[in-house]
Amino acid sequence: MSPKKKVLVGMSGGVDSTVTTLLLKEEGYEVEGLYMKLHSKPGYHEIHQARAQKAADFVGIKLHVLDLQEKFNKNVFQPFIDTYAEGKTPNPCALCNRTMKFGEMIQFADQIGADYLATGHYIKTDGEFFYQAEDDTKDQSYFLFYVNKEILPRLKFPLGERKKSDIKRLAASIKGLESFASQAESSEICFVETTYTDVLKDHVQVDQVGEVLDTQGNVVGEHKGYMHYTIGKRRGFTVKGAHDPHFVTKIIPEKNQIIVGKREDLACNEVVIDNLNMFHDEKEFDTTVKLRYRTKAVKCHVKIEDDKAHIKLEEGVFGVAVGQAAVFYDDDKLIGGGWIIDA
Ligand SMILES: Nc1ncnc2c1ncn2[C@@H]1O[C@H](COP(=O)(O)OP(=O)(O)OP(=O)(O)O)[C@@H](O)[C@H]1O
Repeated sequence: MSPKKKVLVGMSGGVDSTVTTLLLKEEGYEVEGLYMKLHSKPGYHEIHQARAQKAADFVGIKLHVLDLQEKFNKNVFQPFIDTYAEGKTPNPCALCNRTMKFGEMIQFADQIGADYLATGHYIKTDGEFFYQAEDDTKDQSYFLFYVNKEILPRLKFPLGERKKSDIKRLAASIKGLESFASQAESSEICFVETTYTDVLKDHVQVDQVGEVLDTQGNVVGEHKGYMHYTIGKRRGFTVKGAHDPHFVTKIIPEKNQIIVGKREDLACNEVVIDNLNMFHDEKEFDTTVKLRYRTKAVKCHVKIEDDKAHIKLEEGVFGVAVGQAAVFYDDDKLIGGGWIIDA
């Protein structure tokens, strides 16, 4: 009989990675777990590492622990702060997936001689491409567009074909795992407990009152500090004598100014992205693109030149923010993406 294939599972202490571990063990793999200490939120790791250990003990596998707080700070957290300070909107999860979850973790998989790396992400892969998850309310493919494509043949996502509600139900039905089923869902950005500005406040001057301009450049009001705003935001600033809602259309960090306009001023028809991560080699193609998480993909024409992709959208899209990811999909197949530098 050939020796069992070994899988390393990223274990966060949550229900998804716990069930992932269980499913792989049941499939007959030799499974080991890894808990990574990523951010430095006080008190966080004590709780989550203990939960990951409880899960590993239940399943009967070894749990490794790595302290990667310095690397996380350099690769994910500091860029998050810098991007807001530059008046842009960051996507820390996509950076974390490339550098930490599918960067550091695959290196660790090599160290322990694991054939595969698995996580509890809701996404599918055939080893060549990523595909949207079966459960479209949980699909996380948008955040994995920047993962190095060379490692795809070594990735396993047992939850990609399943529904979150079934995963919870399964955990709830297993004696010893009930508490995992009833844990609160983790927040969208793991190191943001309340608001992102609360996190920024410890590192940069967020609350600096500044001018609100209209699209002609006239000063029309006041705001609380440009980092409080993302493109498309419509509250938290004043516009003298305004009757209609106004939306942030541009952020000018060097002058601490924001420009506001009507909804139609927000419409964006062309986007430029750089730092591409493409899963096919075509340089010009028609496809669809998602310009932020939880929005529908819109039809577009793409031309890649000088390591940048120029995207012409078939319909105007509202609230496109520099710093966010643009991710291309052919139906449910993710074919690549990049980072928005102009919109
Ligand atoms: N600190 C960590 N150490 C190791 N792996 C992790 C860690 N955080 C997340 N992962 C892996 O990445 C997957 C997706 O992470 P995400 O933060 O989206 O988790 P989630 O949806 O809350 O899942 P879970 O229920 O497993 O916590 C997890 O299921 C897990 O496999």
